Amino acid sequence: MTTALSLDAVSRVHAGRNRGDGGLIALDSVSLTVPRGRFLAVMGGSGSGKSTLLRCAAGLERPTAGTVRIGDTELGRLKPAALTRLRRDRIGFVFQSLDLVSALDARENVALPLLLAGAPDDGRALAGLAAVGLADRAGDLPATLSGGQRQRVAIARALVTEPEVVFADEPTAALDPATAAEVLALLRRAVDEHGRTVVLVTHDPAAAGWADEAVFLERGRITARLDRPDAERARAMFRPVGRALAAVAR
Ligand SMILES: Nc1ncnc2c1ncn2[C@@H]1O[C@H](COP(=O)(O)OP(=O)(O)OP(=O)(O)O)[C@@H](O)[C@H]1O
Repeated sequence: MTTALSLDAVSRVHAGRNRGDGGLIALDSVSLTVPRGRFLAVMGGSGSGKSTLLRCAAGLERPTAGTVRIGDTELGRLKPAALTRLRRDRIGFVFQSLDLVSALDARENVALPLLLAGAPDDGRALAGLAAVGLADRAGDLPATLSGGQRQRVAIARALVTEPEVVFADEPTAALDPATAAEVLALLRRAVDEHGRTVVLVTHDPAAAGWADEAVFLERGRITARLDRPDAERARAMFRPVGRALAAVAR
């Protein structure tokens, strides 16, 4: 088994936002191993630390303590320029906000990571668009595409460099359930057919149903894990988490 991503006792504390005197603990000693070719869903209520976990795992934010590895590379040992290169060459991102470049057409958006890496777009961008069913929209600007189509372009862009890990942060939050399912099916296919590794942050139990494994975060800690989650089990797992959060908020 090859490990794509591992977190070992990763904590992230935000100074000056006290919960007690120690600052706000967004992540509290989280350990996690994601084998290559696995689809992991990270679930939890608002403020439970999902985005912080993703940002630390993807090298967008430095943990306060603990180690993060992509493959064998320990992110904490990398200088900023090397970390930027690693994010560019070995990681793919899909975010909730539709962050395509509005002045570039669909194909140019997908080709962007290749250009940034100094690689020619030798047809890979168009092939990527075809793989998400959008070859016929290659020349269209993002503003002329639907929300679901834009997210499919974003997925094609995240996959075009054949990254070791794809991180997706609530990629379906703005979509209706049917369109969301189409987008999640694409991530699933990237895992099943191309051996990609996907880490999906979501608060939607239906989305977790596409994953191989789900972990549940509560106040920065992993409090439960589910193997081969289906939406029903994920929802059931969520209820106690939701109640606990409500109790904290009172
Ligand atoms: N830059 C920051 N400075 C201070 N506190 C922060 C910062 N970023 C996040 N936090 C706090 O860390 C905790 C975890 O936030 P995070 O965004 O990871 O949660 P989340 O589970 O992704 O929430 P949501 O589902 O609402 O996006 C929250 O209490 C949040 O207020």
